[in-house]
Amino acid sequence: MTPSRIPFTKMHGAGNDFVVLNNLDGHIAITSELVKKMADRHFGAGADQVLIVEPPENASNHFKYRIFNADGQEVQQCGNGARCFAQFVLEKKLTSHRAIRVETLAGVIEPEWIEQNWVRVNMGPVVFDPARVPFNAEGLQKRELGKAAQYQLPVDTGNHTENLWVSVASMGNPHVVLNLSSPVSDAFVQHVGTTLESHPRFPERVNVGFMHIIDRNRMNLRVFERGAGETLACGTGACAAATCGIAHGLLSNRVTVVKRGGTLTIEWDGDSNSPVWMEGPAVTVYEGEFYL
Ligand SMILES: N[C@@H](CCC[C@H](N)C(=O)O)C(=O)O
Repeated sequence: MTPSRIPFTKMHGAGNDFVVLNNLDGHIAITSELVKKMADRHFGAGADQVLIVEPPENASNHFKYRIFNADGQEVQQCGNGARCFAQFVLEKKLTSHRAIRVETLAGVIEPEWIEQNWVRVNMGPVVFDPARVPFNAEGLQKRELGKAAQYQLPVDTGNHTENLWVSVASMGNPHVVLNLSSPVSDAFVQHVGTTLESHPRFPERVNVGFMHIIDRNRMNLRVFERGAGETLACGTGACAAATCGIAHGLLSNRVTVVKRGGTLTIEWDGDSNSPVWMEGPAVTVYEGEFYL
C-alpha cells in the first residue's frame, strides 16, 4: 500500500527540475493524480517531470526509468532526467556501477557517471522519419537540406499566420525544431510553443525547440515542452536540435547547446545508426517527504 509520506529527492539538470522517487520495491502506486500533485508548483513539491526508479524487466539491464510530465502523462524519454537518474542511483548506493543500462519506454539508454554532478549519456539514435516522430507531413511542401528534410507548416505566430520551415525528429519522444535567425521573445515561445505542442499534425503532441545557431559549434536553444510548458533546459530537445542542425549541414559533430538554465554538449557523427551522446550537469537539491 502506498505510504502516507513518500520520500523524494529534488534534483535538476541545467535547471530542468525533477522529483525523483525510489520505487524499487513497488510500494508506491504511481498514478497520474499522484504525479500532478507532486509536480504542482503551488500545492506540491514542484517539478517539470517526476522520475521513477524501478527494477528492470530484462536482467541484463540495471534499472527501469519511468518518466511523467508535470501534467501527469507518462512519456518515453527525458535526457536531463537520465543524467539525474544516474546521479541518484549512485548517491543512494542503489548500484556500484558508474556506467549503467537503463530501460525506458523508448528503449535502453546508457548513462555514465563521469564525476560528481556530471554525467554523459548514450541516448541511442535519432529518427527523422516523420511517420515515426509521429508527424503527419502529408500535403506539406518539403525540402531536403543535407541528410534530413524540412517541412513548411503554417503557424499562427500571434500577430499573423506564417509559413515556417520546421524540422522534425524523435529521440524516442517527439520534437519539432524551428531554426531562427535571431533570438526569440518570451511571447513568441509561449504562443508558438502552445500552438505547436497540440498541433493536429502531431498526433502525440510535441516538444517545440527554438534554435538560434551562433556558429558551427554553438547554439542557443529554448524548448517549450509537451506537458510541462517552457523549461529552463530540455536534454532530448538539445539532442533533437543539434542532430537536425548536423544533418542539415549547419553544425559540426560536437555542439555546445546553451539553454536558459545551463549548457549541454551534444555529439553525433551524422550516421543514422550511431547514437547521440549528451553530457551535462545532474544535481541534487534536497531530500523531502511528500504528505499524501
Ligand atoms: N525534460 C526532458 C523531456 C521530458 C519529456 C518531454 N516533455 C516529452 O513530453 O516528451 C528532457 O530533458 O529531455
